[in-house]
Amino acid sequence: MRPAWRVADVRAAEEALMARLPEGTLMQRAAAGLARRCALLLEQVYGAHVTLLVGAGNNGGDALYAGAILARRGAAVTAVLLDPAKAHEEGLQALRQQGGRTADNPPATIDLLVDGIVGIGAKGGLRDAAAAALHKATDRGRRPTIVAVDVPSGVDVDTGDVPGKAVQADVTVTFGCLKPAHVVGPAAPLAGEVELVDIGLRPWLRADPAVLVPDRADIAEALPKHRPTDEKYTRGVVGVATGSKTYPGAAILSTAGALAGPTGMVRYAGTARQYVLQAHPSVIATDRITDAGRVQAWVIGSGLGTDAAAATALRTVLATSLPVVLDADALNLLVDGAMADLMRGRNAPMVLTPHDREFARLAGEAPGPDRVAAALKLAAHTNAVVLLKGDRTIVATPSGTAYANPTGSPALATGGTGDVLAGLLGSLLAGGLRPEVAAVTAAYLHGLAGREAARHGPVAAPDVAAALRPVLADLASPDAAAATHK
Ligand SMILES: NC(=O)C1=CN([C@@H]2O[C@H](COP(=O)(O)OP(=O)(O)OC[C@H]3O[C@@H](n4cnc5c(N)ncnc54)[C@H](OP(=O)(O)O)[C@@H]3O)[C@@H](O)[C@H]2O)[C@@H](O)CC1
Ligand SMILES: [K+]
Repeated sequence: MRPAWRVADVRAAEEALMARLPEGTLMQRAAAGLARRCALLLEQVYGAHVTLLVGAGNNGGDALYAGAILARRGAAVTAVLLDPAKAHEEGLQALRQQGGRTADNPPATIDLLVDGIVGIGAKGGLRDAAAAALHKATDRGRRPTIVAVDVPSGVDVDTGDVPGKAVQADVTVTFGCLKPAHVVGPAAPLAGEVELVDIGLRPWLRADPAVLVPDRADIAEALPKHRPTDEKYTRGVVGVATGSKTYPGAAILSTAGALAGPTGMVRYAGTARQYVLQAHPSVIATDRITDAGRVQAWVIGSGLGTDAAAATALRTVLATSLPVVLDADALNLLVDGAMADLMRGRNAPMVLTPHDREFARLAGEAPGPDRVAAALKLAAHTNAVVLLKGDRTIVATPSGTAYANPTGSPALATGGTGDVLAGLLGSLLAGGLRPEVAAVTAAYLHGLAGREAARHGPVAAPDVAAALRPVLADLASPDAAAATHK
């Protein structure tokens, strides 16, 4: 898992570390890492045209020192000072000593643009002067490669919100640790590829990060391993109570998601029984949950409707002592609080899988700009794991741990993909995974399947279900557990 820390924690760690080092050491380490990455992006440093957008703080200082290193290697470096009176003095001196110059406006030729406008000291979106300089530097025939220093300027570092104008970077070079803006919310895609430069901060950071990001090896390790002695029951059985005569598609899709998971058997219970059997002959299907037979986890919700029969089905599932995935209409049925007692009385795990509108109905307010905090609050309130869907899906536990999924794909923004996710998640729960591990794993695999499906053209939900198989097979291969990120 890759951890990310908030600004206050970074500041505290920085203070503790700086007290033991000569002044300026951390900035030198940061600038060296930044210059190294810039040089790699340029291929040839000598003669390259580099422009620095330099703000009022140390973020601009990093850019100036990195600019000095590049200038020493023969690059033509121009610094555009957005607030000349406050620009980092020693950094500016270093740049000038190596032949770098300052200018009021970005020059005509830019190969590489370094965004040193603002870092962890940011408040609000980009200010007008910064936005104007950025526009002049990028709105041209050949857009330069953009490297953000620490974070793309204009993002809210702690929440990943993008409150106004912001930089869209190709690469972000960050220092010491990841911050939430690199991994959650609309800020995450603005960072481009993120490189973490070690400046020695890690031992000084508090033990509990703000958010954790799973990588490929974590997911490969979490997946249940099949043994030669396994048969269909020992691998777990998942029960699916979704869909209806009106919405049979939801039943078919969630069952497809469940079938792609690690369990040996899928039982379906509901009024879309005939449709499910036509689509998936291997499923054992009944009309009612009480007739379904033994399962190790239930998935309930999508396409179920919110009528009396749906409410009865939900009550029946909640009354079991089994792990449950509550999706779509199951979440809508919880809104009026009529099942609050049943929810409170449960000891077995629950995972809620809302999108933003379902979240707003359930929590009484939209997730808002701080999606991690919002998901954690709902998780604590419901005593359930919350999987808040989005480009970077958040998984939050009642005990206060949050995860951000790195594999999101725009391909998943299409009807029915959530049904596939719920089915897969149910299968992972039935396979014995802890609820937050099941949720993190399901979101990760689902994202990869979305990407895999998108390689073959426009994506519909059945394509995502079909793509889960190669994705899982790939992850289950022996070298996957040894692989690092993505
Ligand atoms: N921590 C570490 O371990 C290390 C940190 N390091 C580096 O230091 C950076 C933090 O530096 P920092 O504290 O000086 O703040 P920083 O981000 O430069 O910005 C503050 C200035 O920006 C301005 N400003 C604010 N909002 C704005 C907006 N929306 N749009 C435009 N401008 C805005 C605001 O101006 P003011 O309001 O004062 O006029 C304020 O003066 C960090 O990100 C990393 O790069 C590394 O060198 C080494 C290790
Ligand atoms: K920046």
